[in-house]
Amino acid sequence: MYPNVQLYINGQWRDAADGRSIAVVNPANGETLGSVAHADIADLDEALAAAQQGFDTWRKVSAFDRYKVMRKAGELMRERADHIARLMTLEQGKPLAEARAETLAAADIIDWLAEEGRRSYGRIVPSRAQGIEQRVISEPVGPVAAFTPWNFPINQVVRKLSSALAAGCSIIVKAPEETPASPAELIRAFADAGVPAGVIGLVYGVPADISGYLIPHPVIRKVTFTGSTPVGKQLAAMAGQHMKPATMELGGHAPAMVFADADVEKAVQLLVASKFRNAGQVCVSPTRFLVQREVFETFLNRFVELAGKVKVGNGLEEGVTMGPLANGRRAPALQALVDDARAKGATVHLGGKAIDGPGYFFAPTVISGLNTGMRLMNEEPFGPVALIVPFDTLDEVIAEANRLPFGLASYAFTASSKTAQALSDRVEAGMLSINHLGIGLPETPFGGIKDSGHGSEGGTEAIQAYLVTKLVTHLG
Ligand SMILES: NC(=O)C1=CN([C@@H]2O[C@H](COP(=O)(O)OP(=O)(O)OC[C@H]3O[C@@H](n4cnc5c(N)ncnc54)[C@H](OP(=O)(O)O)[C@@H]3O)[C@@H](O)[C@H]2O)C=CC1
Ligand SMILES: O=C(O)CCCCC(=O)O
Repeated sequence: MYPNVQLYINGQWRDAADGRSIAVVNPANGETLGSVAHADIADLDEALAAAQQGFDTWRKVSAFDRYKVMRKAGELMRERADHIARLMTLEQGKPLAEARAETLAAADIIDWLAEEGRRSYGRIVPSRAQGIEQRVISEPVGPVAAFTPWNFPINQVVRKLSSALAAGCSIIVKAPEETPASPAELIRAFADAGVPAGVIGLVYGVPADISGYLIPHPVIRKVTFTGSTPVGKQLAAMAGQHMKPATMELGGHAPAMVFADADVEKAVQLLVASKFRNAGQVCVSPTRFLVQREVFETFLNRFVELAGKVKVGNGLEEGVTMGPLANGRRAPALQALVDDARAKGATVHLGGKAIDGPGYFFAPTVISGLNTGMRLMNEEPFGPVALIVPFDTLDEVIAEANRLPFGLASYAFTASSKTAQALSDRVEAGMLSINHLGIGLPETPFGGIKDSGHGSEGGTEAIQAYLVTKLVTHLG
């Protein structure tokens, strides 16, 4: 059932001009599933010309008509969710329930941004003299180049795509070669819903070649990227060199602070589920579990117990709660991080190694006895690895939460409103969720600060990133 995934350029699904393709592998067994078309410069040139034309068309479509087309795309995603989720699990590995949830969440994101597009108002500024009208207008920035990763093949595209379309922009998406079929189905939903030719382009190929060609190109007026901090810095620098605005959604190393006055059982249940979702390959995954010393042993023992119950296997199988890693790069990278910690004195309570057999499986891993000299405490593991660290005071835990250059998600569990207030004042992060896991809704901002990037992919801020401001001052 897995397709040979094609490019989508100027309203046509087609192979690459030179016929090249890349194999797509099932991470649960290492077998080849199919292929994805590999775009070259000729394909990119066609996509760019179409994006310029698409922009000229789409910006003239009223916000109300754009909304209607987008809502239809959302409905198609809901209707096709079972099929799309299966493709996602095959190519990415996550359990079917997670793939389905991601597909349905995409429909909600499309709906919300479609509606928000109808509310991107300008304003009138009172003038200093009679007869002058000062209008502030929001206009679409222009054709967008979007680069998205393999961990959430649809979610990472839909936030960018929906914001751009709602604002009136056209967009070329460079989706992940490792997980190409499910994002292609997202694009198909928009195409089938009636988005005109050229407004959306979809390409795959060599990421550095495509970003190196699209970002400097004069047609492209805005860049958006989700991925690692090192690559994000390169692309942001390139965008800056060409004076193009950029949204960067980069890595994290989220602290999850559990205070002694919290409901520890609730905290541990939520945090275990969150840690092992998508095998930890989530930029907002809780990673440093900072636990107040009075409840440290209780938290650690229960965490190990619940993590031991995570059922690892092929995401298509009933009852599996954690699939393989999405590609062959992560397991050796994780192993090196765990081995470094072990060699420096950390205790591995659970897992700590890849699981034998075909596929890219890594065991749910829980580690304590850590210190800040260990790589794991500084580098984003991006895998199913939980680091459990004790603390004594509020000042100490805030210092640890803020120690790293990352500032994406953060979590806290406490019954004290004074503690909650101190955290909301002092934690350096783009998002802080207290006593529940509340990050990632369409209507709330989603993004980081410091080395985790800039800009937001949720809430009204998401559309603002695709608009430019024009002042028209008119003496009538
Ligand atoms: N914030 C997030 O959600 C994500 C963060 N990461 C972080 O990156 C680490 C390594 O991931 P990995 O995929 O191995 O490595 P990379 O850092 O090389 O790639 C990360 C993503 O960026 C894309 N990419 C890489 N180079 C370029 C480029 N020059 N121009 C445009 N896009 C580019 C990749 O595309 P492609 O997939 O097409 O190869 C991939 O999707 C992870 O461990 C994690 O820390 C990774 C993915 C998502
Ligand atoms: O970029 C990421 O890794 C996080 C995407 C979050 C999606 C979600 O929480 O559903």
